[in-house]
Amino acid sequence: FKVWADVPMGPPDPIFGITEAYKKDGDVKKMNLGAGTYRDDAGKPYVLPSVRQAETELLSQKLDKEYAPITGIPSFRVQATKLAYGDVYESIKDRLVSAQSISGTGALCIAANFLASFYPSKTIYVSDPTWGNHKNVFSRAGLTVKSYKYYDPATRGLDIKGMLSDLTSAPDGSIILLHACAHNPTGVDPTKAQWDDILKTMQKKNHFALLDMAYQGFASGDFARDAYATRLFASSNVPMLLCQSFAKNMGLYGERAGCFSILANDAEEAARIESQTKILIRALYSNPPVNGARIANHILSNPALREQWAGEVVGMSERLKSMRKALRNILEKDLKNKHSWKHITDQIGMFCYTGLNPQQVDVLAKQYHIYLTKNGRISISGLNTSNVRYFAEAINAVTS
Ligand SMILES: Cc1[nH+]cc(COP(=O)(O)O)c(CN[C@@H](CCC(=O)O)C(=O)O)c1O
Repeated sequence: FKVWADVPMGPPDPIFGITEAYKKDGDVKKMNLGAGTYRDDAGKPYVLPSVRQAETELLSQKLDKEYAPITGIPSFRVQATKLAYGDVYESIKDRLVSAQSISGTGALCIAANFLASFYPSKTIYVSDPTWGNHKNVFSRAGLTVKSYKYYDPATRGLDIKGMLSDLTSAPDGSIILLHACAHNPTGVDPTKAQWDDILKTMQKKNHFALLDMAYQGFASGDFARDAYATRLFASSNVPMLLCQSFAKNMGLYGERAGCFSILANDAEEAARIESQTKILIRALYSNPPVNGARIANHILSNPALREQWAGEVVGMSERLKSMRKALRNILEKDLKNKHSWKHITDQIGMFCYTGLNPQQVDVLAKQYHIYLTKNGRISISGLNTSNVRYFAEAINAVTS
């Protein structure tokens, strides 16, 4: 039959496609600096001991396999939103609608579809650059995706003036995507003072804040520090919603545990919003998987296990910071590379926006078997004490 004759071949995913190319490479020195997934110093995936402990304890409870509610496991939603909103939670909980989501992407998908159905503007402004999948999720839900200035190639830092001017020139009441912490792909985060300025512009323009917080705790090691923007916006009564992921800070990548939450003006409005969120989720996938959310809830609601988890998150964050320092030191002190690499340690979280251009990225892949995305982003977690020098030497070779 001819029914699929016109289906075109799509391009490989810009991020997951890198891992596919890496896996095909047989060279022993190969390095995967593509996907933002944590690796330990041996370059291996890291299942947090607190997660293993939670799994063991959950197994002994012999839980059933019944459907979760459409909006997910209630205690997970409470624990996840308490982690995000912290000391603001008590003052907003009666008008906060939350739904367990299929990780961060699933929360973004609920957000995009809810906004496309109910929010007056159908245009979302995302940072330039932003995570490769944001545009896919938002445009597939029917939103028009535009961008605001964010990254300044000259300083390899934040173009705050450009960002505020673009937010100001966007039509009033536009949807603005904001990375709450650990910006992807640049690793460049606003300072607290800059967040205060961003908030003022958002209030002046009556913009809607879509906060994507996929790395809480993972960026600085401090959950409150990384949730500064989330808690600032939630306590300033700016119309907002939040997308959370436990993929990175709990290592629950494949368990798909996340949370969508949106602020209403009062409990009555929250009830209406929740009813529409349930109708939307029911049509998307009916109800979420229970395993990942059970693990996350178990950790968050057991003080000793939560404490252990917090320590493990600091450990991951510290290892990435030490790799940033090592890479910069080797480039500047050992190899005396003529460029400045200060941005490697100024940037924060999973990624570093190196400034390497697509041609240099190509040479790294073809000649050095080092894989990173075309935009020069590296996942710092792909670096470890045994390969960081090799990577620095390769950067030195292509930038000298
Ligand atoms: C900003 C951001 N938001 C949402 C997500 C979604 O994560 P999840 O909870 O798994 O749905 C990711 C993961 N992005 C890294 C992981 C691989 C991916 O692209 O997905 C990445 O950019 O490498 C983000 O970086």
